[in-house]
Amino acid sequence: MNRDVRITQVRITPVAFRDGPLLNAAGIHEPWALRAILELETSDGRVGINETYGDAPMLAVLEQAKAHVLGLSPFELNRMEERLRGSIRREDAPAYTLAPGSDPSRNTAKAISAFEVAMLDLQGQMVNAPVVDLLGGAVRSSVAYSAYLFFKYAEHHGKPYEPDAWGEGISPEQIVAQAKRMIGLYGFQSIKLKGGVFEPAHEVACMQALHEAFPGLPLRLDPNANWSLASSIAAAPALDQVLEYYEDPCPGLDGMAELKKHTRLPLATNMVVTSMAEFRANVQKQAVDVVLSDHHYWGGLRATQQLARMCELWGLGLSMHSNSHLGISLMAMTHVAAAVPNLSYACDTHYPWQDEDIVVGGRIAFSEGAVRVPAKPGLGVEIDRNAMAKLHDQYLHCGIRKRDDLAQMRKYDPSFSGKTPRF
Ligand SMILES: O=C([O-])[C@@H](O)[C@@H](O)[C@H](O)[C@@H](O)C(=O)[O-]
Ligand SMILES: [Mg+2]
Repeated sequence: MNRDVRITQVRITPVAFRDGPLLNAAGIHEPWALRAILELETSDGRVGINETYGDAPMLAVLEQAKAHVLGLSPFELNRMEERLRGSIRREDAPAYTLAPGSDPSRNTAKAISAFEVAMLDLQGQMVNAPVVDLLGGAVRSSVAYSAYLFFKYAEHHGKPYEPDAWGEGISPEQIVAQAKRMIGLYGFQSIKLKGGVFEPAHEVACMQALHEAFPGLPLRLDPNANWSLASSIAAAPALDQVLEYYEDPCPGLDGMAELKKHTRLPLATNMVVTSMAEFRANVQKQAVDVVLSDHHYWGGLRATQQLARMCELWGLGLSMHSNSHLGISLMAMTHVAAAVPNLSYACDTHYPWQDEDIVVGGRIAFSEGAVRVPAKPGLGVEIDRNAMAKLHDQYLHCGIRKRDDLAQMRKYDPSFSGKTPRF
């Protein structure tokens, strides 16, 4: 193997893909979701790839990072981290706050993650090994994901394209029908409902309907901190026999710590433990039991492994968070999830809501709700150039540069306040 290989070019291509009219605590998804596709070219003609956030502030961060990565060997991950830690500026406050993916305080971690995964893809190609082997090897041959349900409208405001096949998802019956369709298509063996949209009583009724329709299947509810502490405490007894974990019902670590005193349910989060500083605070306050990892903002695949060790050390459970994403991210999630022994829950993924992708073959396949860990070198996926050009063209024309679920919701309901917690 030639140890003198260097990164000679960095390409960043923003793409936009159709996304459903999915409701959440902030408002509603816009018709187009954004991602950035990263390509690192080497002196020996290889191309390492990755996918990350594609909003304008993140594109600016990636542009800043570029110069610091050029000239590195794909094996110099620590040097890359050191350089990026010393060079990424903070950006404006985010417009979208449900997840730290858009929080400027995570910019360095997000940039490190973006380049780390593409460099690992290159390493894998060079040593002829899948990324999971570079992380110590697989402890499972496939990675289980959960059916990620959303309350939703039947179509987008202004109908920018034909409505999707999922239909409306508001009533308990419609939510059960959505779960049946998703499980029928993908075989998932656990279910998550994105809540924080309607009165807690309605969301609890939906969970109970799911519990009756799928006896024995692990269920989760995630109101994204849109319930007050009092509402979260009041809803807990009805959810006691139904949920495997209660994800971010109320705001703040102190809120979650107080809630913990009133419920037997394990509490989970991707909102209040998003960095090692918050991890330490959580250990002190004994608030949250399960941390949802996400390599995109935790600083990469190796940082996710470190987080897993910390969870093991402190007796915390580990699960995995997701935003709207394409197949390259799904493969990166699958490699790291396969390398983490204590990943004790099925991972979240928005992938079933995406009907477009840029990977060769069109779609990543699920079997019984799980993705097989690829044995091919690197990430094990390649870019379909025509598909990427189409999604880049959609980016150029979609008019969205920063996710704004609140503004989108105001198109349906101009009086929508967006104030949280709303219930
Ligand atoms: O995309 C959404 O609507 C989700 O609410 C997402 O933004 C959250 O970050 C996420 O899925 C979560 O688990 O909190
Ligand atoms: Mg969540």
